[in-house]
Amino acid sequence: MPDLSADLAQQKQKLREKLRFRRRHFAANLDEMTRRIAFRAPPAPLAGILNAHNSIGAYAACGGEPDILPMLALWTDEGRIALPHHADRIDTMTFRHWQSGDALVKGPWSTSQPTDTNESTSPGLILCPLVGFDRHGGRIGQGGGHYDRYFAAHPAALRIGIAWSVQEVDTVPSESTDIALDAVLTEQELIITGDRL
Ligand SMILES: Nc1nc2c(c(=O)[nH]1)N(C=O)[C@@H](CNc1ccc(C(=O)N[C@@H](CCC(=O)O)C(=O)O)cc1)CN2
Ligand SMILES: Nc1ncnc2c1ncn2[C@@H]1O[C@H](COP(=O)(O)OP(=O)(O)OP(=O)(O)O)[C@@H](O)[C@H]1O
Repeated sequence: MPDLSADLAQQKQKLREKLRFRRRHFAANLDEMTRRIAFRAPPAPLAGILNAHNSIGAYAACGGEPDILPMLALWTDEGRIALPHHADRIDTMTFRHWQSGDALVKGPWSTSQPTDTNESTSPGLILCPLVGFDRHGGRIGQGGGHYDRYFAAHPAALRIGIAWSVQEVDTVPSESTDIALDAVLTEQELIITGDRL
């Protein structure tokens, strides 16, 4: 009998590679004006959602990921932003408070993260970087399962994915451990994908 889970993992990996390539090229080829305005300010409904949360999980962009920290400056100044943190490659991902002026250091997965002395927090809203998405809340990430495991352990936290519009596909192959997004923000629109917003 064919191993369906191995097949699904393989399908996801193929899609991940294709979409990483697309993300990198799209981001590298943006014209100057689009680069300046994309993700510059949250659309009004999102600003309202951000205002309703005292702790907001964001990320320090790498590769072709949209840089959302400028858009979050207001909430950063109010001390409401937290960033993912890994103690090592085995430990689970957590979030730590981060303010402008605080250091960002290279974590075990080569992404930038707050230092070990920044305080831990459990954000009520998480803005997570995507490799791919669909309009039903399907999400594909870097393949580590870090966000999937975090979402499973913190189901009440709202989940908003961040992506360039070219990262959309019809349907992301879904595994039993995948947890759907509540919304996706692209440079073009805020797509509500769940019934919690
Ligand atoms: N900016 C950012 N921060 C983040 C993540 C992320 O995706 N982006 N993470 C998400 O989980 C966590 C870090 N974990 C990660 C786990 C694996 C890879 C990874 O496999 N990277 C690829 C390179 C990706 C590319 O070329 O675009 C690699 O090393 O081969 C990256 C991050 C938390 N912080
Ligand atoms: N809640 C969970 N408990 C245990 N394993 C999990 C859980 N969620 C995901 N995984 C495992 O993690 C691995 C990667 O999952 P997946 O391919 O969905 O990653 P991803 O969604 O692209 O990555 P990420 O969640 O870091 O953005 C898979 O082997 C998956 O079975």
